[in-house]
Amino acid sequence: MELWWVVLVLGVIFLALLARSLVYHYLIPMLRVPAIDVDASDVILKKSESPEDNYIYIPKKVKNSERVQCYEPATMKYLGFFPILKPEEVREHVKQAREAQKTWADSTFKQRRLLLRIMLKYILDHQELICQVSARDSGKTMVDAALGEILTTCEKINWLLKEGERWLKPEYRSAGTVLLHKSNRVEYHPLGVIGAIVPWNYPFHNIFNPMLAAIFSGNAIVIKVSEHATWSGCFYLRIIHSALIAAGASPDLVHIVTGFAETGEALVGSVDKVIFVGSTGVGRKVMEAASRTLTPVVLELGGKDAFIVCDDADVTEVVPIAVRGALQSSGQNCAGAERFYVQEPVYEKFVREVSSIVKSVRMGLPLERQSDMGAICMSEHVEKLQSLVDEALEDGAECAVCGIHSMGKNGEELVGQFFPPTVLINVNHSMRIMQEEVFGPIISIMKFQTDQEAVDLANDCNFGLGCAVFSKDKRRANAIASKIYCGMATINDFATTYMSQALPFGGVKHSGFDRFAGIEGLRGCCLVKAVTEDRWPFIRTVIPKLLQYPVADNAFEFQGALIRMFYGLDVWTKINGLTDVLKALSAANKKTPVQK
Ligand SMILES: NC(=O)c1ccc[n+]([C@@H]2O[C@H](COP(=O)([O-])OP(=O)(O)OC[C@H]3O[C@@H](n4cnc5c(N)ncnc54)[C@H](O)[C@@H]3O)[C@@H](O)[C@H]2O)c1
Repeated sequence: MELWWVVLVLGVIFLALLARSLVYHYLIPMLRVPAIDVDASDVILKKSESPEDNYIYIPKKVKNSERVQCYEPATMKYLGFFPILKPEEVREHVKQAREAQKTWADSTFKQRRLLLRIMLKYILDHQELICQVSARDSGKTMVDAALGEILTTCEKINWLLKEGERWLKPEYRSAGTVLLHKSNRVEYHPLGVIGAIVPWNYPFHNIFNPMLAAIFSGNAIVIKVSEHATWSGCFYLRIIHSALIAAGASPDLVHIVTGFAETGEALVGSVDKVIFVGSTGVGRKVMEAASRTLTPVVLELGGKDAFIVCDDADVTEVVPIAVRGALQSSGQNCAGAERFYVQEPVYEKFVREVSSIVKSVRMGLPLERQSDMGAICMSEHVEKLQSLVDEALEDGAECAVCGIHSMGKNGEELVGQFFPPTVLINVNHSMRIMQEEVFGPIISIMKFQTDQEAVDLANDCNFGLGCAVFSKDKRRANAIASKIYCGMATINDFATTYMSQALPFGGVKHSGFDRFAGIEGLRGCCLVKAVTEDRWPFIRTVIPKLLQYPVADNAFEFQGALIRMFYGLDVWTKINGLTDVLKALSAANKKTPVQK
């Protein structure tokens, strides 16, 4: 047969297998997925509403309030009031979740996948609604929401559908030297009820992210949403509940609790594990509270990622990534690019090109398609951003781009909490702006000379979440990244480790510890149990007579010989050990007293 014939036949077989796999694994399951109906009548923006109809809400100091007050940071429009749950109410939610989890623990992976597909289908069909709700509550633009809420969540669901079961199945491990007759495995059982305390910056993804991992691994979850994203969180819970019911599961598997610090603290003491995502200061308090009940805790805290551009990098290609990394969601990202270190030969070009893009950024209302950047979620944060910039300028920094507070793209005054995208140069590490988490649309750029200097600057920071290194020489970029003390590194890209949902997410130093995404995060929701059993039916552990009680006089010598036999570094030591084992056994046999 001619070679091309063989290639053709193999090609057809390959395509047929691929088509079969696609039909069985994707098409049929997707077709069978029921659609859910979620009441969104009260969150949809009415077409007839004009800005003049909007009730302009000026938030008071909400901490002393009786209720959680929600408003749109971009328009200050009132969104709703939600209860501040008391500790006993939080415990009641946990109790209900615990009850529902008892049945869910025995659910099959098929049922769990069905649940995920129902959610995925809803998300795909309602992207605009989900983004609108997030944009109104947090101030981010629709595109920022599509990237940070939808894309990341779909990727997580997809990864769990494809690989989730594989990583939760028992994993077999080697038996070691002495216990060759044993079969060893690690089992991953659900922990029970996971408690997640989450921030406001991605109202949809911050709920779905821990919820998906917890539920897929057989747990229930109680989520304390941020007081700044309660309105959206309570709507997203409706999606989850409808999906749970459609998948034949109890809606009690997922609860949302609303309130402030006291509500969050009550959750810490009543669940089996806490996933805390938030600021370093609050993370400390959560760890303190968790220590009282010895509740395990994952801390995913703030960041101040270094973005390093070497002299051989293609600056024109890097700049759009740099600006997106800094301005996505108005810079309110834990893994946001905050410290830019650019090598001297390309520094001027980098500053020029970054400034040119930043000047073109249109700050405006989140729901308007022409807005590139939205609002700042927390009112007091706008003041903090301004003070960081003012202080840096006083200390010698220069403004390459500085906008005016709350000024829209056409020069109109914006009512809401806006901060203009800013580029600062001549900054240094004595300035607060290069040390504290900024969490805003500020690009601070510093020059460096050598690779070692870039590493030293990147490491001269209390945070250690992620970093990015750009160089045409991959080996050089990897060498720099490997010396930076942080949890995640991207080479010639920014923060894309998060888009690979198989990878763990988390940091070191003041960025926290442990991991909440990827295989590590999924298994982190589990009780990790080591199990060992006999490998073959007729071979089992027998305690040699001379080690049985009362032990023989030469029991210690026997034990020593046994250890030499197993672990001797050369063959003679092993043979010597074996000989001594046999001698000890025969001596013990001779001495065995006759039992009466
Ligand atoms: N590393 C990550 O994965 C990640 C992701 C997103 C945001 N963040 C960080 O989150 C911060 C911004 O979010 P934020 O302002 O909502 O953070 P925050 O720490 O103020 O609040 C986070 C959550 O903790 C709750 N809380 C407050 N006090 C508490 C207490 N004493 N006990 C228990 N819970 C309490 C809040 O109500 C909220 O739900 C930034 O520092 C950002 O870097 C980290």
